[in-house]
This record gives sequence, structure tokens and C-alpha cells, in this order.
Amino acid sequence: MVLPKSKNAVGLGNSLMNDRFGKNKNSNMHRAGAQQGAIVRRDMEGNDYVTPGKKEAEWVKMRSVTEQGALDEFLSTAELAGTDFTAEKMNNVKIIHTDQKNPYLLSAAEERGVVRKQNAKRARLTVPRRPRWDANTSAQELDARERQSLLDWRRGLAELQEVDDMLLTPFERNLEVWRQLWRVIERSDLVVQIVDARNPLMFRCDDLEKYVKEVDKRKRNLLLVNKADMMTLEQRRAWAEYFVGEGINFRFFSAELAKELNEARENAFDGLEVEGQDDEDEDDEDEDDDDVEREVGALDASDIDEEVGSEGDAIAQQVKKVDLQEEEEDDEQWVDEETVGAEAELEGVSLPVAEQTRILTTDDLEELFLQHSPTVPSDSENPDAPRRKTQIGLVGYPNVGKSSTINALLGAKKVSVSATPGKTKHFQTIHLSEKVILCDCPGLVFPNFATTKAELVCNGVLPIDQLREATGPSALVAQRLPQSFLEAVYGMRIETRPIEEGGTGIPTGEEVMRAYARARGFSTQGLGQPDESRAARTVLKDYVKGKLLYCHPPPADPPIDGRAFNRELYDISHLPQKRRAHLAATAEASVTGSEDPSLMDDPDIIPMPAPQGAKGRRLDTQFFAPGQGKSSIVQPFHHKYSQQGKELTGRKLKAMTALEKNIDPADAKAASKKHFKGPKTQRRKVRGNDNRPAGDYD
Ligand SMILES: Nc1nc2c(ncn2[C@@H]2O[C@H](COP(=O)(O)OP(=O)(O)OP(=O)(O)O)[C@@H](O)[C@H]2O)c(=O)[nH]1
Repeated sequence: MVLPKSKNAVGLGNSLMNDRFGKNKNSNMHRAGAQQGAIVRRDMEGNDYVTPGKKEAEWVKMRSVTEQGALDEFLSTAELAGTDFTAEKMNNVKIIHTDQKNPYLLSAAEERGVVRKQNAKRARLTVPRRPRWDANTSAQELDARERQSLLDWRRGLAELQEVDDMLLTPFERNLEVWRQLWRVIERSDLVVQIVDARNPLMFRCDDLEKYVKEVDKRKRNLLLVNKADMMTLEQRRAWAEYFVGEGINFRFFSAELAKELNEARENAFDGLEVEGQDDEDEDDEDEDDDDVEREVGALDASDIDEEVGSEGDAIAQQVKKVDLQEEEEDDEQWVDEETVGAEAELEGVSLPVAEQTRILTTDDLEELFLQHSPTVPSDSENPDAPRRKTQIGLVGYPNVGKSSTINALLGAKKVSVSATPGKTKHFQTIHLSEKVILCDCPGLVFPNFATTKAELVCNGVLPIDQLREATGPSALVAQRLPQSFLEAVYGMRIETRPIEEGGTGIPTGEEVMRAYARARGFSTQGLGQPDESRAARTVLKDYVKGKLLYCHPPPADPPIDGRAFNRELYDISHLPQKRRAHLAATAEASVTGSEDPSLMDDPDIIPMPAPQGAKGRRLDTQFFAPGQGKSSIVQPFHHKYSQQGKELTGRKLKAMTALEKNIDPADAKAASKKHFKGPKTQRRKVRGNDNRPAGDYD
């Protein structure tokens, strides 16, 4: 990201010079050799060269490689080619640093020109193909072919960069990671590409869908737009329209919302058990019965059956690493007959609009998966053999929420979820039910045309903790979020350059980070200046998490204005009056560092608040999680959850109502007698110690 002072200061030649004579004590070559498990040797003239070494540990092999220094890139290309770098030099591999160009410096017209050019060349953004193989192909032969395939693919992309002068994002270069993808595609009936709703196209790989069909035309693709809780209904509509226009099979989902519903469901059911056992006391019997009726009124029969059955399922669901041998056997189970599925129903494109914009529940999703069940026996010779399980491949960039989606589907924490991109490293199979197996592919970064590296940071693709230069992504945040919203969220005032002095009316990244550093008491050592870099890391993490929310509009001609597209998200009038008042008061106090709001009017006073910005931190916590730290997403746009286009009933209604009222679903149970009185017709009675509701619940 740091721009080089001169183009001579970057590149392979420079890397080699540094390596040979430079400050770098740990030679790049030795480092590269060590990283790749290669052996560094010295020839007769005293020159170092690298040969592939013995097998590396699994975790080393599976490390995601999206960016390489010039020398590392050169060496790994040589290694893939199974040759040394003297020969490789002739292959004219030139390294382009993606951070040399910042499209945000382009004018709107120039940017449109770049997009046009990108669209014309989009077909060349491919994923590497697994070479053909059959039972006679030896392991070594296959390995060599796979390396060659990756090498050809990388050359194609290098050509796109050099000859066509296109700027590409960092992309996955590790053959081991692509091998995982190949295996997942080969075994899946449905390949679900999970993308982040805030910028779906950034995370979508068009060519992956083509590749899935190439492997077997009976396989199906689905674009699962996760984190849809972050979108307004209008935004979902706009995107749905775009996907339909493009013929993309898509559905909206929210792993976070699904998780909250799962929790609400568990709480409701726990309450049911406890209260069901309560009414031994004759005096309280009527009252207890009434409570239980209300609780049950929030559930329907299918929900309850599901609850009772889920414990057994949860035990049966296993998360296991698959050894390659086992996968090979499974692969052979693919039988050569039609996978039956009601085609029209499977396509998001042919659904009614209300259904297209609906955020699916986990039940809906599982149902969708089951539509891809093979209807042929697992043993084609034996018609009585049991049906093969439906295999669902989950593919996507790091951090789009694959693990969260799986957790939500399982309804229990089986896969560790983290806010750090790139956690899942080896694909896992998860037995979701007796009929469905999920294959979770490691998060991988597909090649895409770059806007900037800053964009990748904001999209959560590149980890913030390893960020050396933060002004680019900071500038994006400052451009995208309204100043007033940033000020309200963080309880700070952003000092901007006046328009008459050349300001634009929109704060710069530095201005935002300076204000945040001051409000939180982040200062540099020595002179004690506001620590903008530390501020940027915190603010950028909030952006990636969605606390500072911005959703990209779909492509359109003329383009949709991003700020207008997101306006509704920043309307804090959706917050309850009490919280708005509290927010305003705390914001004021936080900015002034005292309780005296009159200081707000003095432009010269931007004092640092209490030590380490305790007040500011408290404000963040109160603003985002008033439910005492429980996980609920309580944000201005939260009320949108209810705009599903479908009337909710039962416990989902209860959870939604809790969320809409900014009450943690966990707390809702305690308050359920007052808040969630279900309609009379839905109430059902549970008696005595019987945890299961008796009778027929329609
Ligand atoms: N608001 C919101 N956040 C979500 C949702 N799904 C996931 N997240 C958050 O996104 C982050 C990444 O989620 P993960 O499930 O770890 O992502 P992943 O794709 O499995 O990541 P890797 O393991 O790196 O491949 C976490 O902080 C989640 O809490 C969602 O539907 N809504």
C-alpha cells in the first residue's frame, strides 16, 4: 500500500539486490525457501538457488497466499514449474504491485472508463481448472498436471496485468487451497457461493459457477447473500432486481439473525419446560397455566417437534476432517443419473418479488438444500440401496460468514467463528442431518479486478491487524459514511477544513481518525499527537463488523449514488427516543471531555476525554449493545428485520418483536408475559410435567 518513491524501488531486481547486499539480514531467498519447505542450495559460483524440499506440515501447506513479495512470487512460480529461476526468467514473469494505483484518485469519468474496460475483460478472470484424470493416472502425474494447470492459470492472469494493463486484487496462489476447492466442487450437488450482502459482486466469482457446470452439468449453483440483516428492504429489492436481470440464482440469508432466532427459540423452549413443571402449586395453577399457554402460543407444533428432536440430531451431527482417501471413495459414489429437483422452484429468479427479498430462515435453507437430493440409489447396481446424502458445498471469501452459516444451520456452535479473515483452512464435512452433508471449503480469494487494496481491507478480505498503511481504507470510510452519523456513533466532533480553505464538505480519512483518536485519548508517544493509525484500526474493524454500515448499490446505468442508496441506514430517528436522547447527551459530554455542553461551541477546544477514553468506550458499548453485552445486533437499521414481506408467526414473531423493541431475545423470556402475549387463537395448553405439548397443534 505504501507508494514507492520511484518505480525503480520495487520489483524483482530490487528484491534481489536487497537480498544479496541489502539490509535484510534474513535473506528473502532463505525465508522463501523456509516458507515453502524448499531447500536452499549454493552453486559453484556461490549463488543461492531453491529446490522443492520435503513435504511440509499440513498447516504450512494450507496457508493462504494472496500476496507475495517479488522474490517470493518469482520463486513460487519457479517451484510450480518444477524448474529453477534461471529458466523462469525467460518466461517474462513481471510483478505488479497492486498498491501503486489508487482509483480513488480517478475522476468519475476515468473511473467509468476503467469499469468499462474491466467488463470487457471479465471473462478472463477465471479459477484454475483441475486437470483431467482417471483411474490410470498416478499420484505423481496428477500432482504434476495440477501444478502445470495452476502455472498456466497464473500466467494468464499475469498477462492480463502486464499486457492488458489491468489491476488485479491479490488472489489465492496456493495450490493446496485450490485443491480443496476442486474437491468440494467435485463432491457437491449444490455449490453455494456465500457473499457478503454489503458488496455482493466483490465476493462473487462468475467463473466458479461456470466451472461447477463444467465439472458436471447436473450440479447447481446458488448465490447466498449472507449478512442480509445489514440491508434495508429497499436495498434488497434493488439487488434482487439486479440478480433477476442477470439470471443469477440467489437468496438472501443472515447467519446472525438465524443465530438470534435459534437462541430465542431455545429460550422459549427452556421457559416452556420450567413453567410446565411449575403448576403443582394449586393456588397458582390458573396463573401458571395462563403463562404456559402464552409461551406455547408463541410456538407452533412443527417448531416444538423440531426442538425435541434437535438434541438427538445435534449429537449425530459431527464435524470431521476428511482425509483425502475417504474423499476419493465418496467421489466415486456419484451416480450417472439425473438429480431431480423442481427446477423452476430452485431458481431465485422465478420467485415472486416478496419471496425474492425475504431473508431465509435456516429451515428454509435446509429445505432448499433438500431440493437437490439425488433420487437415485447410492449403488447404481442395487435399486434398494439407500439414497446418497445430498452434498452441499459452501464456498466463499474469508469472513463472508461460512462458519456462521454452518453454526446457524446446526443451531449449536460446532465450527469456531472469528472476526479475523482466513480461519477455515481445510475443508470440513459436516453432517447436517440424515440427508444433508455440508462441505465447508476454506475461505479463498478469487481473482478480481482491483479497485484498491483499501477496498479489500474494508471488505474484510485483508486482515486489519496486519495493515501497515491505513489512510486508504480510512478515506473510504470517511467518504462513505455521513459525518453526522460518525459523530453520533462515536460521540465526537470531526473538525474539517472549511470549504473556503479548500475543504470539500466531506471529512478526509485523517480528519475522521484524528477526531476519533482525540475522543478516545489515543495519542502517540513523544509529542502526544492523536494516534490516527491506532484510531484507524479500531474504526476500520467497526466498519468490517458492520457497526459502521455501508452497502454498495448494484451496478446501473446511470450509476446509483452510494450515499443516497444508504441514506435510510443512517437515520437514527429509528432509535427509541430514550436512546437518542441518551446518545446526544453522552456524545456531547464525550466530545467536550466535561459535562459542560457550552464548550461544544468553542472551535479551538477539542480536549482529550477521561484516561483511555473510558467514556467513549462506554458510549460504543451502550450504543451497540444495550442488552448488557449479549450478542444482539442493535443498530439503527435493525427494525428492518420485520420487513420480510411475509407475516411472521409464533416464536419468530416473538424474536422479531424483541429485536424490534431493542430487547435482547434472552431478556424477552423474562418479560414475555407482558410483551409477547400471542393471539388467543394460537394459545395452547401444556400441563404438569409433560414438557411436550399434548394434542394437535395446527
Ligand atoms: N451482521 C452479520 N454478521 C455476520 C453474519 N454472518 C457472519 N457475520 C460476522 O462475520 C464475521 C465472519 O464470520 P465467519 O463465519 O467466521 O466467516 P467465515 O466465512 O467462516 O470466515 P473464514 O473462517 O475466515 O473462512 C464474524 O464476525 C461474524 O459474526 C450475518 O449474517 N450478519
